[in-house]
Amino acid sequence: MKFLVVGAGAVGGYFGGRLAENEQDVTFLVREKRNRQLAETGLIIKSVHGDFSFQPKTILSGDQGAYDVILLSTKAYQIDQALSDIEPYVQDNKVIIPMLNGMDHIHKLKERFSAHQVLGGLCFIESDLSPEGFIIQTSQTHRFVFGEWDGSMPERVRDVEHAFDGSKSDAKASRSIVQDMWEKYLFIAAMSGVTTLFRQPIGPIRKVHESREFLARLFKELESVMRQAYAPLSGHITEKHMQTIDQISYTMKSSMQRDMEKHGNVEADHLHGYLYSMASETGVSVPNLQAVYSNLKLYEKSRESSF
Ligand SMILES: NC(=O)C1=CN([C@@H]2O[C@H](COP(=O)(O)OP(=O)(O)OC[C@H]3O[C@@H](n4cnc5c(N)ncnc54)[C@H](OP(=O)(O)O)[C@@H]3O)[C@@H](O)[C@H]2O)C=CC1
Ligand SMILES: CC(C)(CO)C(=O)C(=O)O
Repeated sequence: MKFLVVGAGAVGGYFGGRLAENEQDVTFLVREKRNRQLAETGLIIKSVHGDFSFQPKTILSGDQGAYDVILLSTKAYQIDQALSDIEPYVQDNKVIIPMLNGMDHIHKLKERFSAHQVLGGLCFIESDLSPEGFIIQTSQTHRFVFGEWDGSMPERVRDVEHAFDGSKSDAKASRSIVQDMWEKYLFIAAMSGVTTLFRQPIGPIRKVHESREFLARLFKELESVMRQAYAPLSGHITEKHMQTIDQISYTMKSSMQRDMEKHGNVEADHLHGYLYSMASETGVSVPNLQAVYSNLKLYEKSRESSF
């Protein structure tokens, strides 16, 4: 099975690297700068689960190649270009598995390619790209979940799962990927929302009564928005997510927060803006989401030189 990983960043570099370490046939679709960096240093993973470095196979947009599975791991604000770039590699029976946070990209993928080719996917990992281009993975969880929208388990899904068998990552095919994705979306919208608003890792936020209450209210609010739109969330999901918040490491940050600390672009519209629009459409009152989203929009403005 031949994998094409689109983007060799924090997520794609990690899971693609773990696949390559597991002796799978992996190629990375990258852009010029990352290609030069990888040629110089190789792909270097520094992880609590063990370091790994190797010289990856790479292609640039327009190069020839044929692949069975495309793992899409760009940021949401990079997706339009990425979808154009992968078009030549998406032949009839090929599978695309997105790893991004959120849901909005799924509409784009299904509009662009045949719905049958697009699987659901998500990951739970704390991973960063250092200035030198190293993949730095810092927490115990390194889970990649993917599956068919109808919950079936055909060979193409089992084959992907088998490719990860024995790898240093926790990759699972799911029979409930729609629910899994919405639940992850709920988690990350709240987690990235509070960590960017309060500029703290999760530990201090959950410890201080007021910020903890804010987080719990934000979860409830987002849960209501999603339920109004018939998102298939399990019962007591806010309570379950609050338990996870209490279990994760004190120092854990969201990827959006790390991007903000680097003064980089953030997925504000993709994650929080999308839910904000859903709230407006369904009439759910979202004062806490409004605070989170305003903070992100203000941050985005502050990046403009004219502001
Ligand atoms: N990092 C994390 O801990 C987690 C992230 N996520 C989600 O995963 C997604 C990816 O995030 P993350 O890996 O952190 O982001 P990164 O910025 O680290 O990686 C994205 C990579 O995609 C590359 N890229 C963008 N467009 C293209 C293109 N057209 N062709 C080839 N390469 C391209 C970028 O390369 P270039 O240098 O050329 O721009 C970059 O290396 C996001 O939706 C994020 O929310 C989910 C869970 C955890
Ligand atoms: C939930 C978390 C924090 C880890 O997977 C994440 O998705 C992110 O940082 O983007």
